[in-house]
Amino acid sequence: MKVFLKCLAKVKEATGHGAELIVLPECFNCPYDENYFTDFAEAIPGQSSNVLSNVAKENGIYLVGGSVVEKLDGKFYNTCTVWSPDGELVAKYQKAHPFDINIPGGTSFKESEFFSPGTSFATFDVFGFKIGLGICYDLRFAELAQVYARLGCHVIIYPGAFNMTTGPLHWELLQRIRAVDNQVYIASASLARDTSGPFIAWGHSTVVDPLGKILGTAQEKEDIVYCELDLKHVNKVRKMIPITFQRRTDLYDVVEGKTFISEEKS
Ligand SMILES: NC(=O)CC(=O)C(=O)O
Repeated sequence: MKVFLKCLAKVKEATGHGAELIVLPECFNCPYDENYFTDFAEAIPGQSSNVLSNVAKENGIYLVGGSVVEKLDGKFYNTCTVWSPDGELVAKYQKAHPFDINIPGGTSFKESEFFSPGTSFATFDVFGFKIGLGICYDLRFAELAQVYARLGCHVIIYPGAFNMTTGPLHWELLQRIRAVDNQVYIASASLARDTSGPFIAWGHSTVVDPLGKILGTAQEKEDIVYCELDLKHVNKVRKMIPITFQRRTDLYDVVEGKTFISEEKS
């Protein structure tokens, strides 16, 4: 509840500065550790959903509610919900790729021992933008972002919590690659670093534009990153560097199990 109240105070603060869409981090209301997931698991709608819905309504904002541990039909999911200024649920996304890594001497985690993977994409429309959702480790999968771009997204939002081994190497790099490859804005919100907690997050919530330029970034501490997104800028970048329209699907088309590469004629 303490964490919840802190987040809600930050939402109020951001709203006071004119924010119209606010993103919370992955597992914002539960320690990111397998020993806590069962106790914090809940249904959607449920306790956290009710609070998120009310907060979105009270502040008159779109709220991307980071992620919560969802219990559904006896399974657990790492789930992001999005709430409208009317307090309505406008999108729900279950993390598709469980965070399973084992770096000797570094970070090891096996989300798949607890969470089931989600099986669908989730988008929502707001202020003329189409927005796609991923969660943290999903950022590593180029195809997920490509699918969102093909679906017409201008922005992909990733609530996250990279770790102290991979964070410094990959967190910013992956966001810039996904932005440039897909000519979309990428926005991530990370847990702040708490060195006394069971999972030490890298932090550094970030927003990147479709050219790969970093528009705003936090450090490791609690903070709010403010950015203004411009739909015209997305279209301008796609015109200036027309890769979105130049894909050679006659030459290559990457579909699982059916990767096609045209043969060179001699
Ligand atoms: N925490 C995650 O889901 C991902 C992460 O830390 C990584 O990919 O590295």
